[in-house]
Amino acid sequence: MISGVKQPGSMEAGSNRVEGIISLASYLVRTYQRKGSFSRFRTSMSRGWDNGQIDNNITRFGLQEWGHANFSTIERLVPPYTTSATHKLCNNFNNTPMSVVPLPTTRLDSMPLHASVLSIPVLFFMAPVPSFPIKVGHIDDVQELRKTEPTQIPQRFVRDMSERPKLAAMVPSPNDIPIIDLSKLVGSDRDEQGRQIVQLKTACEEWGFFQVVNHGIDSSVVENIEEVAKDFFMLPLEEKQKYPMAPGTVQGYGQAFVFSENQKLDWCNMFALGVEPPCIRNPELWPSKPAHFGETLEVYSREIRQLCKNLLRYIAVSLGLKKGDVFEEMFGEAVQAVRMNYYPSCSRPDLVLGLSPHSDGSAITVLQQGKGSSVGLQILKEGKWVSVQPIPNALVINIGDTIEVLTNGRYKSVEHRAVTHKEKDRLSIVTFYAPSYEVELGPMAELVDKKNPCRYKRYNHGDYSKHYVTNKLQGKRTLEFAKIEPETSA
Ligand SMILES: O=C(O)CCC(=O)C(=O)O
Ligand SMILES: [Fe+2]
Repeated sequence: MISGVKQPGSMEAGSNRVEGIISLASYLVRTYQRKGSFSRFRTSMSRGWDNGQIDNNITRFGLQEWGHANFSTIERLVPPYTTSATHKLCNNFNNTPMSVVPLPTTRLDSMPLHASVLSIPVLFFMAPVPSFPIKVGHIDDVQELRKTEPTQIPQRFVRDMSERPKLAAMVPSPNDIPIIDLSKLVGSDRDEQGRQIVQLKTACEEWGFFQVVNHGIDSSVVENIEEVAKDFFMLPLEEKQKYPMAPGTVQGYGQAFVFSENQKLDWCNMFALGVEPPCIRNPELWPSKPAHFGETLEVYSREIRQLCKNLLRYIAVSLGLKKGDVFEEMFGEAVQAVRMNYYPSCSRPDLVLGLSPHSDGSAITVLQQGKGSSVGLQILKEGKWVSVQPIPNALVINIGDTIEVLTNGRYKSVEHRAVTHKEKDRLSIVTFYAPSYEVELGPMAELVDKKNPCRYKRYNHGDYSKHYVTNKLQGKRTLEFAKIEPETSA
């Protein structure tokens, strides 16, 4: 027991857990205030959206700290919520990375209260339910809608003329996006390595997208994730709806980035999960069916994480940066999230979009196109939409907004979208790899000089992530947040 610090209220069975949680919070505030870390805590709180968010932060803070001691227990415990106040609070928590668990007083005594493990999880990929009311209207499940074979596409899916895809552009163009052979980058032939680095540099500068082949990830890993993803999407709707993506949040099953009743919808069903670090996970959204989904995603994510680390190292080399691990060091405990996109076939692919145009908020993104899927990914190059032809066993990599900022715009995130196909369904499995939400970012000093003046401000990556997930997908507009002189006409 820490002397001079008032201990939280009793958390014994039958007591009001909200009170317990709140007194836990004040206990933590006082404790960390005493330890001189309060300013960081307060910074995190001020980023909150409202008091509910602050409560979330406080409680997650408590859970996070406790979680260091016994994370698995936290995952398993599900509290019986009784009072209406508790219920209200828990509605917020249901969309946070962890279940709320009662923290018995005795546990508090054994919590590791070391300033060194202080990290305040402001988890915006897992954005909790926003405080402002979001009315999204009825959102059709696209697979179910397709089953009804509608003679007309519902208006909410029909795009304005300017946004409609031109089907001719779906034929892959001869100057398709670059291909990087990773085995040559990691190989011992220095000349070949040098050539691949140059190709990587060109790919990043001119395309912002490339495909990697011979990436070293076992084909069974790639096949298995595809199988469980497909199996998940093939489950009955009621089963998938056990893992709902609440309006304004980005984890679970449904449609992300919908903020109003008149917003056009994507012809897509999504299933998204936070993967790393563990504190961004919401275990309630990890499905029990299909069997092995969780293990398969863990194995896949480990491999993809390593691939991201390797790629970032080569990207650093291609930029002429002295330290290959500069990004890894800068990113801290990197955030990794996965989104599975299922695009059912559509009788009028000329009217709808599978996924609205956007750039990714990540540092880099790894996109796996399902075997036998139709062509669907398109990137905006010199004002034209260019289709990305799926290559068997290749992974598509793209530069995200974070790398654009860090490189002061040398490597740009590129606007992309997905289109649908008249007869074929399409699956994509997308991993977003990004810095810790705690990290402050801005253009790297090495990439700023007289010829290349600083174009982006410094900001907290958690704030950027919050901005990203609380706005609809709208091309590259989200990145205006980071620009020193926002292009208001964009
Ligand atoms: O499905 C695709 O090809 C695009 C997916 C994508 O861009 C995303 O999920 O961010
Ligand atoms: Fe994307």
